[in-house]
Amino acid sequence: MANADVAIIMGSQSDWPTMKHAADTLDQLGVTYEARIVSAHRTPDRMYDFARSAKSEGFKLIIAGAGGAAHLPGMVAALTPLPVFGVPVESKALSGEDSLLSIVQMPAGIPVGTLAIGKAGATNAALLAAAVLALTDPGVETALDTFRAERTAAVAEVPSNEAH
Ligand SMILES: Nc1c(C(=O)O)ncn1[C@@H]1O[C@H](COP(=O)(O)O)[C@@H](O)[C@H]1O
Repeated sequence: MANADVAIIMGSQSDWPTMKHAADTLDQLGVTYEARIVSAHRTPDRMYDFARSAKSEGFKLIIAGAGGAAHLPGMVAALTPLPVFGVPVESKALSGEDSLLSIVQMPAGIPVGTLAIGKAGATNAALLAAAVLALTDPGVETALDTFRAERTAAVAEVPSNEAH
């Protein structure tokens, strides 16, 4: 049984610098998560076992990051009823456009909520996951409200001499 609401999975250890932004954001919001390396290509049996048991383990949402031929989010979505948010990790050869296109164009019936490439996508995947959890968890709702208010307050105003 998982002691976490969110599973953060990724195709490789090399995805962690990106996916860490999802983990850090969930930390800030007090949302519990577990991070695991799972690859549709390199560890297909582990991917199958993870996806099939994710719901019964107690996870409520999955954030899946992968780069290049990023089949992991879609394959996991095909095997679990849980919501899956896909994060395209920036690839060296094609700057993550390959990752994005591998994740975003799912056939109707098997959705993956696809985020932006890289850090922004990982951060927003965590915020979306928290927003879903906040529907039934007042603690997360409050944390999310505070997070958003702090972000708003942190936006610097345009200096008056540069305003047009
Ligand atoms: N796209 C996938 C999958 C998958 O989709 O199952 N498994 C690994 N990978 C990706 O391969 C890239 C390079 O991995 P390495 O750095 O380990 O060579 C990573 O971005 C990973 O997500």
